[in-house]
Amino acid sequence: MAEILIIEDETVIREAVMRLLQRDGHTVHGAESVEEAQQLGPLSDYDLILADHRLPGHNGNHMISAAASTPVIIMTSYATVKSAVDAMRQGAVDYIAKPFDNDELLLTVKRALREHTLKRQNAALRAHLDVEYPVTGIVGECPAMMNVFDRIARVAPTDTTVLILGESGTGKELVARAVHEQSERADGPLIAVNCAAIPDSLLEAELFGHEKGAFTGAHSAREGLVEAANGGTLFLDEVAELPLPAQARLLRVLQESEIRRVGASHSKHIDIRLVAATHRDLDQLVEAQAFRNDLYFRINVMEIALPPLRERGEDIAALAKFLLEKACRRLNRPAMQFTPEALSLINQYSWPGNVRELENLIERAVIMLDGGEVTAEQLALPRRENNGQQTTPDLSLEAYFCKFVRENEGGMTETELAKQLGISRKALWERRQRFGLQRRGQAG
Ligand SMILES: Nc1ncnc2c1ncn2[C@@H]1O[C@H](COP(=O)(O)OP(=O)(O)OP(=O)(O)O)[C@@H](O)[C@H]1O
Repeated sequence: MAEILIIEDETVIREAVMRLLQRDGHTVHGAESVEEAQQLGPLSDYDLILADHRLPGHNGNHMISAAASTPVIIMTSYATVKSAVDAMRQGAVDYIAKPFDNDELLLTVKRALREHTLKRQNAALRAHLDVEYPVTGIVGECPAMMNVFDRIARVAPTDTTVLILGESGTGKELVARAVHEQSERADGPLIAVNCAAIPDSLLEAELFGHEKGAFTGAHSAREGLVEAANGGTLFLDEVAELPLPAQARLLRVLQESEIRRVGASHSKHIDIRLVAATHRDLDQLVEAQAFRNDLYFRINVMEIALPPLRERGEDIAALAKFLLEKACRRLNRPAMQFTPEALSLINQYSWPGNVRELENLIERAVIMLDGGEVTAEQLALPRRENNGQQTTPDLSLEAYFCKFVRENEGGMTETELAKQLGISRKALWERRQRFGLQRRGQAG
């Protein structure tokens, strides 16, 4: 049972309480004053301290701060209940008014001990989670992810520009958030912009803002997204999609810490940290003169490369379980688990849409089920034959993607297509560009 300290200067009461708690199975120590209690040994050795409010020398409230994480219950006479309430404000876990009956005292002690145990368990659990996943919300233990965590921890507290590389759906936005949250700018804004999602004609005005009358339809001046990130972090996702004029403007912002809205004659000082991401090979784009060399050197100061999901080994199963639990919680479903066969299939599949594809697939399964087990059939993933090859599709990923899009685009919107493929709408758009696969039919 528990180790309890009683501080009470009235011997009759102290001994009665000690006997009562001993009979309840606890190990009990007694002291007449705060000073004597402190001489007995470290206060952290006790699970609970009961201190009389009125004591010779320091009063019982003194124990609240001295005891640090050990809970303290204040004992007080009816006449001083108000001061006991004050004690609770200072951090006492409870108070008990004298004269108390035995049951009441035992109940109060029991409740305080139970809450203390729960608190300790929670702290231990949190510490355990922190150890397992050094960056909150990002699951991963494979060497490549450990390297990612290490880089986040090193670069986040500096003001260095970060370039995050990785296929679509690998968690680039999560990493950008982690960099922001672990930086000194954490209290400032994090503005995330998907450069591929804004039409070229609007991009400059959206990013850099505009003055009234800067172009047709600019009826009033407007702040841009870059300015909105002042004092915080600007996350430019798919930075390779920035048209050249916008690249030139961005370079000026980075070089001079100044921003000039479209149509403005003066600049304004701005303080942002840039985190950029792309799945493209920027070296190649620079060579093809589609990306400015000088901007590339500005943003490629510290690189964080996210591995594709298929290369993360045991993380795949850990992520699947994590995402299943998350989906059940979010969709308010009872807890579910994968059958061993389903897990083995998850491990073997190539995950072209990476973590996002896995997340979507799991969400679909959770919506369709009412608890219990998620089987291989419910996941509907292509299986491998004994030689390790996937039976369907018997195609390269690119060919599979093109075939799927061509066969289904007539009857689906872009959002539906992307969902079926387990990739984002943006990723679908980007792959259409890459594979020269412009949309043919319109969905009904
Ligand atoms: N390691 C991870 N642990 C937990 N969740 C993850 C992890 N990686 C990705 N996710 C989840 O997967 C989804 C996709 O991640 P995110 O949007 O960060 O990817 P992305 O690389 O930015 O994709 P895109 O390039 O298509 O924008 C998100 O819901 C994210 O929370």
